[in-house]
Amino acid sequence: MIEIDRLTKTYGATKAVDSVSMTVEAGTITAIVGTSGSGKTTLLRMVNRLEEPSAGEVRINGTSTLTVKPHILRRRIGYAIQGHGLFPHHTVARNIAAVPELLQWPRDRIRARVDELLDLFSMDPAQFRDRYPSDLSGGQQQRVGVARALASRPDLLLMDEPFGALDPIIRARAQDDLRRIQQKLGSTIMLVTHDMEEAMRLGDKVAVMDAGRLVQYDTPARIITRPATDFVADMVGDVERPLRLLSLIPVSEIVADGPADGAALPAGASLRDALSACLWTGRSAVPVEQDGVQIGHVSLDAIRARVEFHP
Ligand SMILES: Nc1ncnc2c1ncn2[C@@H]1O[C@H](COP(=O)(O)OP(=O)(O)OP(=O)(O)O)[C@@H](O)[C@H]1O
Repeated sequence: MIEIDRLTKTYGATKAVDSVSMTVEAGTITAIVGTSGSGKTTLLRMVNRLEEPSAGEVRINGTSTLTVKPHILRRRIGYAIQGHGLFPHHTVARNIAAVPELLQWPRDRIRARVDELLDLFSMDPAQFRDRYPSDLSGGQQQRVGVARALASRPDLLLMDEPFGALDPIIRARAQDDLRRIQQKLGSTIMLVTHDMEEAMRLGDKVAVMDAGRLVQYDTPARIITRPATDFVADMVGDVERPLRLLSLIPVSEIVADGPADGAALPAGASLRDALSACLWTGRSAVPVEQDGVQIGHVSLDAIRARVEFHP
């Protein structure tokens, strides 16, 4: 568990971060979102003491980070940034192995870990292990950057706009990969983004920053349905709000008994997918299946009712 306790950073007269408190549960992703200059990066960099707090503290599993030497702390906390920051003259394997090598892991264990991570990121180790960063696509470099940050199984992974440089399609894929890998490894991640859509997609919790202050810290569904301030409401965007909400809810949540015509949606599909299917086929309901068996249907009326009922 990461406890951020009244964390503050002042630069002269500017309060870049103003008494921010929040608790991040282990094994979750927290997305920190806000406009440019709202203090996101400064908040993140105080967690691994790349910036020293002016006041307040961070506790990781109960221990104040102020009691740990910064270089030791940074070995325990992974850090991935936009543009990945790979060492250009090191192979992919050496890049990923950077922290395990510092920690003097045995050679076999390092090699096994590098291959495991490459596999996890869908990059064949035999093909990629000995390449240099310049021989990789932008998306592949970004994956190696995240793999490097995860290599020593850190207590916490900090990510600052990790997907900022990627085009939209590769970016969506990278987001899905991160979610899948985070769930598999049970990692705890704090991620900075200026993109609310990305925050909603990735965050178990979303922290909205405005002018150095944390204005709301909540689940994506509650941020959408109960924005704490006008600023949060603007960030979410009124027009798209119902659609964003629908994309967070699986059809399994409102599936009703009985058949419906047409191609079935999997139970894990979102209500946004179900709405698209209804509109596309001109039907008022779509069947839902799980493991190849139809388990019921979702109707347009049920979707509408679910949007009107705010969680
Ligand atoms: N080293 C510094 N010296 C002086 N002011 C700084 C310094 N670093 C950041 N600031 C100021 O602190 C505020 C918050 O900056 P920060 O980089 O944390 O914002 P951000 O939300 O991450 O913005 P962006 O999305 O543009 O990266 C800004 O007003 C910035 O100008």
